[in-house]
Amino acid sequence: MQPIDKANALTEALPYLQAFRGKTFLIKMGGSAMENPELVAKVMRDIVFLEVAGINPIVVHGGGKAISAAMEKAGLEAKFIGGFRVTTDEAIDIVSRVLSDEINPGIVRMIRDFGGKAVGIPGNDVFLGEKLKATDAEGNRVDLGRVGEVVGCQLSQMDAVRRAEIVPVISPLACEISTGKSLNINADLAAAALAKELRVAKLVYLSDVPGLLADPKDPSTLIKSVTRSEADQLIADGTISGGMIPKIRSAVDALNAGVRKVHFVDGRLPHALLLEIFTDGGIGTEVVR
Ligand SMILES: Nc1ncnc2c1ncn2[C@@H]1O[C@H](COP(=O)(O)OP(=O)(O)O)[C@@H](O)[C@H]1O
Ligand SMILES: CC(=O)N[C@@H](CCC(=O)OP(=O)(O)O)C(=O)O
Repeated sequence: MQPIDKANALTEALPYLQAFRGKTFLIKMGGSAMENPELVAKVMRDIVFLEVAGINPIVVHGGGKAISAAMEKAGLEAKFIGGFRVTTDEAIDIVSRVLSDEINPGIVRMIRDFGGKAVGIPGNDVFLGEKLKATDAEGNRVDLGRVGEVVGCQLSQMDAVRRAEIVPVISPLACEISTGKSLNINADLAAAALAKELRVAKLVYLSDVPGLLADPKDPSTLIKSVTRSEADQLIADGTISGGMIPKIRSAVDALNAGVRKVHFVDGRLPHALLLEIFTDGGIGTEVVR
């Protein structure tokens, strides 16, 4: 790369830097993109870059794969219904431990290692939840155990952190209103709930695929841009399945509530976040109104 190319890359970013200064971006870091700590560290360095560029990043993380591994180690079977983990009383202790003691502090440490300021906030201090009323494919009620949905957000602790220009790093747990106990929340839904509450400028989902794919088995079939109605159609025709369903549903939900734009980006690709935000072409999928 010639020095002039480096300068060109910086000037291409200029209008985006101008437009996004002072805006809040919610970044959901999926567990599927967190298997390699070196790649996670690269994402965290990009988040420090955003912070230095005057953007206010908030991180909500998942950890599905690490939770499943910890459950297996404890002799418990990881079971999902409709994309949600069946979470028994035994399992919620493992979910809480993995999220609060391993993944959350790990992300905070990485941001700090790059000179950024971050603080971990347990989701229970931010999200108020109720047990999720779930149904199976036949429409019968199923008991998912300690799985919740977000019905409100408590922002005081997070606002204090944000006022101090520190990046909040939040786990996908909620405090059950009726009991005060922990509920396990799908991290995509937790991220969207907070993005809606804060009306953020961008909600970015980092996962283990290049973006939304027309053929989920073929990474070259990236859909660069999709509208809300096209997304509904892709769910109906089966193009979108599994873990992509809560992502796209919550993306549409967030757009409906006033979030400007939602992005799906490959969290394993170095600098995917910066390329999506600061270049004209972008790199993943954008979901627009
Ligand atoms: N149309 C699609 N495009 C991209 N990914 C899809 C699609 N349909 C299903 N998926 C699946 O969704 C997965 C991402 O969801 P998930 O595993 O829950 O990730 P995360 O941990 O990031 O939330 C991908 O690995 C892929 O297998
Ligand atoms: C209820 C429910 O399913 N909760 C999720 C929370 C973590 C999560 O969503 O992690 P990813 O973003 O990596 O998928 C779980 O237990 O796996």
